[in-house]
Amino acid sequence: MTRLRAIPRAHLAAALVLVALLVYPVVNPWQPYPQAVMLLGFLLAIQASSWNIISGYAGYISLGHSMFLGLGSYTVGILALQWGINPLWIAPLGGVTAVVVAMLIGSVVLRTRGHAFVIITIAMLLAAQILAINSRGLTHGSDGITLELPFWSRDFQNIPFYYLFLGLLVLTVLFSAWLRRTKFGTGLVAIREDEGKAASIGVDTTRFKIVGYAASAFFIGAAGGVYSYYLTFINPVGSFTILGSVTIVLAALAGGRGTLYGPVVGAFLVQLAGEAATVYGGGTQSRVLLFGLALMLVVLFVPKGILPALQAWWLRRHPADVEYTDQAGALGRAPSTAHEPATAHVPAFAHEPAPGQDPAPAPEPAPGQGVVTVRERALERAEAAGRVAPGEVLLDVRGVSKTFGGLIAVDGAGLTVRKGSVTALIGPNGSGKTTLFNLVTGGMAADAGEIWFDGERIDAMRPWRRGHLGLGRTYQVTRLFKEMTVQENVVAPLPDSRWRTMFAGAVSGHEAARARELLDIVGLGRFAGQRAGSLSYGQQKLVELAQVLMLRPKLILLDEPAGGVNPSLLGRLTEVIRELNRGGVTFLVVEHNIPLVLELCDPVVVFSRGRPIAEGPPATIREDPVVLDAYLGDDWRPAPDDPPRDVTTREAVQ
Ligand SMILES: Nc1ncnc2c1ncn2[C@@H]1O[C@H](COP(=O)(O)OP(=O)(O)OP(=O)(O)O)[C@@H](O)[C@H]1O
Repeated sequence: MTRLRAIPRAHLAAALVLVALLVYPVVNPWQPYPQAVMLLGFLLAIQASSWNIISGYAGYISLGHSMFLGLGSYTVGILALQWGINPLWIAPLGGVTAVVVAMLIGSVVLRTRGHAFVIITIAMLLAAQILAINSRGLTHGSDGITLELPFWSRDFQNIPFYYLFLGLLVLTVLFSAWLRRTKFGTGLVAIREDEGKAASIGVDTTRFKIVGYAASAFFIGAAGGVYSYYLTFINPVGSFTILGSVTIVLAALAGGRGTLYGPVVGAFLVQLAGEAATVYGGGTQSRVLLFGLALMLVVLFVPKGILPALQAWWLRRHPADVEYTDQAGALGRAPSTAHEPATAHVPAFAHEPAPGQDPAPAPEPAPGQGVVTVRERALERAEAAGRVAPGEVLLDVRGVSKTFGGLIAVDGAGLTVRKGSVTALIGPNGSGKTTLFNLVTGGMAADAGEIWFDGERIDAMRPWRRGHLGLGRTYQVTRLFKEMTVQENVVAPLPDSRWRTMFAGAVSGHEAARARELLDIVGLGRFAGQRAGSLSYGQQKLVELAQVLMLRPKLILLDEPAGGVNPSLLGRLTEVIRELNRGGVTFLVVEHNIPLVLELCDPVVVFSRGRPIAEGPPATIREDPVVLDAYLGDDWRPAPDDPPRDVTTREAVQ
């Protein structure tokens, strides 16, 4: 019973429906018409569920997916005629053809993004039709191909097809569910949500899209093979119809694009509505009208689809408790309304309050002992820095430039980051720091110069290859995949390009366990099951740090980690950075919070007008007249007759 309770309600409902569908022809064996309606519903569900892989998960809308049904039908029909065998025995070959064609088309088309893909999929469907009409030797042109009749009795003719399509549908849904639970599945969703970000966390977006497109074609092609035998006739116009593709899209959109069962539910609704329109509305014309109207209503009133709308309605009435793991790894229950993690708080700075506590007044300094000032801390760190032997160069940026139109954002800049350091990159707004980050991680291509990382030249590498080498980054404005859960966000990065890693489990298994560990490190384990978009901005910054750690990075580029983060979360963030640095991770930090920079970083590089103007330990930099003029300003200029500024670190980070 406990095991039964652990199974999600949707899976239980699906299992019950499956049992009913399996029993239906047994109790109603002599009703060919409803059986035909049902089996065509299964066929549409196979197509919608497959389409969902590339268009629902990965967000690349295909308007020509019925092409794979036609390809499967023709492959199996032609081969069955030539080899003189029953089409059913070779139906999987329809799937193989669909996969091969999808990979060939995909490897060209999927290098584009967005609308171009949509248009090309329609063009491909029409091209396939023209090809079928004109390849008379193979396809018999517009006359079509006639196949032998089924070898079983006409009395129960539909029943074998009913079970064949139902079996294929079950396989399609199981395949789709498995795919979504792998890192490949999270990678596809990452591409849908933010393709540039996905590439920066090691997702080889080109390969993912091509494999996703091929995966979305196989079961449609195989079903096409069975369909050719069901119809016993294949012709170009019927096999490559745009209405078929539109029906697939409508079914998936109506049920819920990107969900597991939505496309299946949508397919049955569309199939039944279409059948009703044909019977009561006078034929195909009314079907087209109905589909057009339904598409409009879906887009207007349930843009996410019927199942997600029902789920949202249910959740509003039955808010669920969430599982959490605290920093010590203890499991517990927490109400879903809780917003602050109840993890052991590690204060990063003296006098910092724990979450939920009122800020305690700073303790009075002991007689003869002043409040620790930023200056003193900076000097302490500068002294300490002198004692630490500099590591070898990990990142070497040589004479790199980037212009946007007439604007020179990065101007022949050079920069080195040594292994084991927490290097700061500071400078005025618009001085080119983020652009330099983009050039290093591959979000943008440099106009000139070279970038070397850990002994390899990387400036011509794709972003995911740089990620696989151990180069990770976070963003000035967080770029989490907001529709994914927190755990999925952390599990999504790929540290290498092996197929084994790509198809590792994202929900269970060692990758998922590692993601949980990383979430615990940043103190957000209890939020693992929540939608990332529901977290606070500071929490999202911490999740983004955990996400980048999944890459097992050697160097992390942090773009304004303190921006918009409250002091208690900032304390945790800096503590995590220090801890990771002690564990061997190197950091390059862009930050405007100067006290934090002086606390955390050494050396400090100062950028102005797209190039470095000073570099050195924090104590030197903060007194460098060039830096004071270009960036820090008079507030930081030491005046001989001024008393020292009593800025405590806590004040500073606020
Ligand atoms: N994609 C882009 N297209 C056009 N101009 C850009 C683009 N990205 C950056 N710039 C320009 O390049 C210059 C450097 O911008 P960048 O964001 O690198 O500065 P920054 O030092 O990171 O600034 P901040 O500290 O405010 O984040 C700015 O003038 C900016 O407007």
